[in-house]
Amino acid sequence: MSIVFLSRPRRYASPLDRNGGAVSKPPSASKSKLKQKKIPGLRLSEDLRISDPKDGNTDATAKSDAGADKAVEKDPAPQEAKKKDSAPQEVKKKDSAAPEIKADSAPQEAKKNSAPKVEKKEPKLRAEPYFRRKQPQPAKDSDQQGSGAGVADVESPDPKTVNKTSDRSPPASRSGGGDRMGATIEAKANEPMLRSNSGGGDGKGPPQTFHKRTPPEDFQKTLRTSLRAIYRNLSFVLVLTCATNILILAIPIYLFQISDRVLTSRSLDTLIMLTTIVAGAVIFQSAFDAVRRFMLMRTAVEVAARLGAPILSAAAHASLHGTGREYQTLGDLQQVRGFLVSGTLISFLDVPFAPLFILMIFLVHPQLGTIVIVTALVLMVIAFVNQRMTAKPFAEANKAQSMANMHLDSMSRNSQIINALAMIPEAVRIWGRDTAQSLTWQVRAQDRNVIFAAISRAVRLLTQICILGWGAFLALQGEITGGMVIAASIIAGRAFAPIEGSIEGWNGFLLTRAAYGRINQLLSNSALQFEKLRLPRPEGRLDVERLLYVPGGTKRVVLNGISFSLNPGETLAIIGNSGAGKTTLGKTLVGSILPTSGSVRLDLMDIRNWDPRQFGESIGYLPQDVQLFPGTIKDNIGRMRDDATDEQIHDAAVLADVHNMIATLPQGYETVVAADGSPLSGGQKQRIALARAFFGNPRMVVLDEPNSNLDVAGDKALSRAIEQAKESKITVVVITQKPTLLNVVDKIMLLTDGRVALFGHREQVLQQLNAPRGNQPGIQKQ
Ligand SMILES: Nc1ncnc2c1ncn2[C@@H]1O[C@H](COP(=O)(O)OP(=O)(O)OP(=O)(O)O)[C@@H](O)[C@H]1O
Repeated sequence: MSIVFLSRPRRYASPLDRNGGAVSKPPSASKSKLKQKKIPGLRLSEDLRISDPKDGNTDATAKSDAGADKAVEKDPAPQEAKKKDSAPQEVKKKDSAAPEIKADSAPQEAKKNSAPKVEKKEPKLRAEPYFRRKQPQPAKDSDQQGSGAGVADVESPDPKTVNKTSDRSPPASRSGGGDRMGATIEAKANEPMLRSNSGGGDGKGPPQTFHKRTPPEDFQKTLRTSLRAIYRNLSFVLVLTCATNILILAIPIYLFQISDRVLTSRSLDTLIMLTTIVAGAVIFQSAFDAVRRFMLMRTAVEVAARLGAPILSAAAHASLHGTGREYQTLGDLQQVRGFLVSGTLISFLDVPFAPLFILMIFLVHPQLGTIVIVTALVLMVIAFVNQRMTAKPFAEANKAQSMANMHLDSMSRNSQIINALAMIPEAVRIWGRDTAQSLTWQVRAQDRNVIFAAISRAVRLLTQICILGWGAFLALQGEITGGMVIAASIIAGRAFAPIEGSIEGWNGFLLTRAAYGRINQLLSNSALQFEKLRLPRPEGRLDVERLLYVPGGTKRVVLNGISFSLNPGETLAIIGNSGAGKTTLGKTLVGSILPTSGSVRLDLMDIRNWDPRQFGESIGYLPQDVQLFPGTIKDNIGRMRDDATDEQIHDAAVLADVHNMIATLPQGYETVVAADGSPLSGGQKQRIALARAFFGNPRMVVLDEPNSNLDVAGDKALSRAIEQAKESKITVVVITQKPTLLNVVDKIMLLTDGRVALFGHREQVLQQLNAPRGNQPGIQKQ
């Protein structure tokens, strides 16, 4: 049996983005292609290396592209040229303009003719981002996309798209209707910001041509499917259980027949026939029993494989607004899985056949049947009392155990601090306290459980003795035969076994039921499951309206009526004293906390209504407390995505101005970062995280104190990165306590006690801040 963990389906900006519309390519193929690309490490072609913004050498670019040459020549300032080097918009425009297409403003016909040439030059496309940066694309190109044949081939901003489209589409089809339409949509969906007008909803932005519904994240459906799989398998197991329980009667019937028929008739033939039949029955019974256990084991594995990924996704999402215990729902899945393979479930399945056995004893003699029924009732009472007596201690044991696990988790994350401050005894004591408490409750619960299990076992054995004794008495009275007595005793034992097994496993059943309840609750309540409209790529317009944030369970107003707007490409610095609410505001902007009231809108759409995956891909976030994932630097910059291309990773590093820093590391982009961030320094970690924020050409980036660990050089690199982002029309919000960044932003907001004290253009706010009682026009005061 092959086990496949069903992860959330990867969503691209649109299937059209990657596949070129109607001409689709199996994802596996594209993935393997990407893998191939990544194996040797981050590959920079000669062109890429030459045109690194730091070395300022544009020769290679000039050799490769006359159009780019012109752009460089026209460029008055070398610094400007460097900036353009890193601008993702122009990367994309150039990407679409293959080397053969020298005049961007050439008529559409020229572009049609050039489409086949793109295919010929395909190997060069990896190097094209740099050419593109040298050659700004006139805005009218984008306006022509809708009518131009093969427009996506020459204008698609995504190098991969160009590659793939040209890979798969013959020239004729690329200039034809259906494909062209798909390609045009693709180009528009990914169209970079060329105009700095306002957001998509005001009619001034580029035409937004499609709305595409993505399949919903229906976790409940996954749960239902898993339940159906369980029920389907269990119904088959039930059939096998039925056969097993019937075949199990073979032995008592055999004993009865031998004692009452063979021994009296002295018939050897009967003995051989009976023995053969019962041997066959026993073999079949054993085989059926084994098959049902196999099936239960596979059912458990299937459930774990089906639900693992949805539970982890839902837990990760819910943990934002929860207690952090949501991840323990994965432990609940283990509980459910364990129960499915436990003997308790087998006992539960066997219990319905107990009445059949009791009926057979009744048929032997009603008095023996009555003894068995009374015993079964006594066993049920014992089970009920046992459950009542052990429920609380087991619950307390689990609670303490999960606390101990939390401490353990925290210890593993803070191992450096614990070692440095010699806190190991304290950490062990705290963990030990909870563990000891859990063990104490467990011992208490298990003591009671063992006592009740012993009582029920004694009752069962006594009942069997009782049946033998009373049966012998009835035999003496001549009411039944000796064979019947032995058969009744064996059947009684079979009837009690599942009842006893159920009693012993009752607590496990309760725990499993509670665990399933938590899984059900998590998956049912997960916001991820609701269908979201997949919107066109945002431009980066940000509108914040009357934002109020009062953390749950407190009355403290952390953010109070904050409103402001930023146009695409504008940069804002949020300043203020410690505790003013800057970080909280940054978190609300990226949706990692939800405001109590008010709204944050990206391109006029409330961020709660964005498809979470699309929103995440459209923004970048550098938190105050930088954490990197265990993996290489390129994995971290590429947000751990399998489909992150080398170009995207390199572009992000260049945009964040960290490429040169990475180049100084012995393993460069392949440097492996541990969970604690080593071997990187604090500042290096921060700069890698900055590149991660800029990965994928986001439209809005929030940087929370991005220079808190940076030296002067790092500070300058950060300022350059923000300027490059501004040129790329990326809306940047930077939270800072240092004045150095204020020189590169457009606007400044001063937060005081969760309120906007000042908001306006940089010079005006700076004047206001410097003037003791200034009251400059244009500054918003709240
Ligand atoms: N979940 C929460 N529960 C209670 N109080 C909170 C919560 N989140 C934030 N606060 C409070 O809100 C205030 C603002 O916190 P925030 O982290 O946004 O400040 P800041 O301006 O970023 O400060 P700093 O510059 O020191 O990082 C703080 O007083 C903090 O205690």
